[in-house]
This record gives sequence, C-alpha cells and structure tokens, in this order.
Amino acid sequence: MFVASFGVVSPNTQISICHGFISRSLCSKFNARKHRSFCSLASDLNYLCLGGTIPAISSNHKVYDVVLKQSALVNEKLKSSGDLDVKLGTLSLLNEAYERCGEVCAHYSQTFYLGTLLTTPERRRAFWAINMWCRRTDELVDGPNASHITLMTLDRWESRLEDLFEGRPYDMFDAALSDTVANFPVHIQPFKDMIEGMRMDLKKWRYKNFDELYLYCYYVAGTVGLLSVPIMGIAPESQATTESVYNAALVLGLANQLTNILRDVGEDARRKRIYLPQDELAQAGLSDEDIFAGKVTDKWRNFMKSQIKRARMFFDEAEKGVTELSSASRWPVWASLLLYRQILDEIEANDYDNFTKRAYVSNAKKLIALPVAYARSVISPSRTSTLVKA
Ligand SMILES: CC(C)=CCC/C(C)=C/CC/C(C)=C/CC/C(C)=C/[C@@H]1[C@@H](COP(=O)(O)OP(=O)(O)O)[C@]1(C)CC/C=C(\C)CC/C=C(\C)CCC=C(C)C
Ligand SMILES: [Mn+2]
Repeated sequence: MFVASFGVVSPNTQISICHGFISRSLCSKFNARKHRSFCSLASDLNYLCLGGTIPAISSNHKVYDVVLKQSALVNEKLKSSGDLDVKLGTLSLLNEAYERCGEVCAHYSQTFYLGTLLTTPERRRAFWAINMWCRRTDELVDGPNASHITLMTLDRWESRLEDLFEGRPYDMFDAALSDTVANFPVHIQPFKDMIEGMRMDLKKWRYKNFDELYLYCYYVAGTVGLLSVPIMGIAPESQATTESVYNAALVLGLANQLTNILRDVGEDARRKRIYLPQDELAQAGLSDEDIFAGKVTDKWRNFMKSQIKRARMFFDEAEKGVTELSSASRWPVWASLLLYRQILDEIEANDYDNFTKRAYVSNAKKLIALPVAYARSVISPSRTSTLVKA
C-alpha cells in the first residue's frame, strides 16, 4: 500500500559496505587496535561455537566500520532541535503523525512497543517514527505488494530517505522521521544499509555460511541497534568507549534477528526461504528438503540446539552494553532484551517445532519480566565494566 506513493527517482548515491567503499582508513582514524580486538572477538563469537569457515575479510570486519562511523557522529556536536524545516505546517499534524506511528508499532512489534512505553515521551516518539520506517521498508519485500517490488523501487525509497534527512519529507510518516533525525544525531548509513538488506532479500534466499547470514542480520537488524543508541543516549558517567556501546547495540540487533529467524523457520520455508547457514545444515546431516518437509527429528533438534546456543551468546555479549546507556533507557532495553531472548526458551518448550508452531512469550511472562528488567536497570555504569576504556 505504500508503493504507489513514491517520489521522484534520483541517482543512487549509496555507499555499500558490501562493496567495501567505506574506507578502511576510518579504522586507523579511530583506534585500530580496538577494531582488531573487536573483530577477533566477534569471530570467536561467530565461529568458535559451531565451527564453519572464516572468510579472509569477514562480515563483522566490514560491519564494524559502520559502528565507528555512527559512534563518531555522536561525538560531534549534537544537532540543535530548532534547525529543521519540516514543511508540515502545524505541530498538531506532526503530533498526529507520531501517534499513528505509535499505533502501528503497537500492532506489529508488541515487544518493542512495550519497551518504548518504559522510556521518556521524546524518545518514545522517536522510536515509533523509526519503527514505522523500518516496518514500511520491510513491508516492501514482505508485504502484499512484494511481487511488484524491484530494485528500482528500493532505489526510489532510498532517495526518499535522503530527502527526509534533508528536511523534505514526502508524507506524514516521513515527516515524523525527518523531525526525529533532526533532533537526535542519527547517521543515515544504518537506514541505507537496511534498504540494502531488502535488496538482498529480493535476490538471495540461501546463505552459504554464517558469515553471509551475519551480513544479512546486520542489514536488517544490527542497523536498528546502531540507530537506537543516539536516541537512548549513553550515561554521562559511563567509562566505556562510544564504539563499544555501539557494538553492543549492533550485537543486540543481531541476537534479535537470529532469534526472529529461528522462530520463523516454518513461515519462511513456506515462502521458499531458508535463513540458516547451509554449511552448518549439511554438517548436521540436514538438507533444504528436510526443512521443507518440516519434520522434527533428532538431527533437527541437535541443529536447533547449536543455533539457539549461538543466539544466546550474542545476547550475552549485548548485555555488557545495556548498563552503559542513559538511566532512562536501561529499563526498556533490558525489558525488550529479556522478552526477545525468552522466545528461544519457548522454541525449546515447543520441542524445537518451529515448523508448525510460532514460539511466543505469554502476557504473564511479559509482566514478570518487567520488574526483573527494572532491577537490572538501576545498576549504573561502573569502572568494573568490561567495556571500560583501556
Ligand atoms: C547498548 C545497547 C545494547 C543498546 C540497545 C540497542 C537496541 C534497542 C537494539 C535492538 C535492535 C532491534 C530492536 C532490532 C530489531 C530486530 C528485528 C526483529 C528486525 C526485523 C527485520 C526484518 O526481519 P523479518 O522480515 O525476518 O521480520 P518479520 O518476520 O517481518 O517481523 C525487522 C522487521 C526490522 C524492523 C525493526 C523493528 C520491528 C524494530 C524496531 C524497534 C525499535 C526502533 C524500538 C527499539 C526500542 C526499544 C526501546 C527496545
Ligand atoms: Mn519481514
């Protein structure tokens, strides 16, 4: 339903991390040693647990350049809230746009909506506007008009994104995001990378190994982590490096997407898509046909156990960053982390039948998670944090 209203096409000026255009000199501009140590840590996380091959330049190496880019922007002077010329006319229209974004968030992303309710009104509105844009972007390739979507449609969506970043929103939802990016130091690159993920979804339905899957997960979800931190803010008393906090946010996005993939195996298979590393499936003695047949066998259970283990390792890694966020943001992030993580427990409780059952967390469990999340959120950043500057 969003497709019909696209604006004018302009040349595609995207810089794709996939093609390595983001200069590696960025690394030396920042702390190359930290970069290297992160990359080896991420490699450990990706490969140690399950085996598999490590490519010469791995996806986590490429993705970390965007972590540096976004965190550098936050270190620049924050944009003033008055410098946006959103041509909407009245404040009440903008308020209405934000409210509509909130309704859509409540409908499609219940876990995250609950999280947004736990933060401040300004941040909540910003998350709703971002969520709306993410949903619309995802809807292009997953929604009812998906069969009409081409690479050119995505190029147009991208020029519309550039326009709204320059204060020229196309519709009321773009206006809400235009207002948000004018008020918070969010870089355009994660948004562009999410569109790149949708381009990938149009043409790629199999993933050779975890490295390929990692890049996809970065595009569609790690990006959300990166663009959430400028809204949440880092605690003024935090001793952690900005890059390390952004990295934890990226990792939380990856953990969420890995979980989303494991929950939706059956649903994706019905659309002929398999977002699981082919080499690891083969190692477990499984083939595409087994996924399409959808039978829960011991081979499948063992395979799922290792995938769940890896997703949990990503959640564990992300947890280190939550304490470094501003006090107003810790509760919602802990809440959404604990809730999303519980989907993995539910897959186990369903005896790994993610072909015919959709794992979900009951409202009772959601309610229990809130005080647990609150208790964790009162812990403020300490010098003993593992993310503390060297
Ligand atoms: C330091 C630190 C740990 C900071 C925290 C940063 C943070 C909030 C990280 C979380 C990032 C996050 C919410 C990732 C979402 C991952 C996700 C589920 C992505 C989905 C993509 C497409 O996949 P698929 O097609 O398989 O999915 P469906 O089957 O269609 O559902 C997405 C659909 C992208 C859309 C993104 C969202 C729905 C999430 C947007 C949420 C926010 C902007 C709110 C986050 C705020 C709070 C308070 C948690
Ligand atoms: Mn989707």
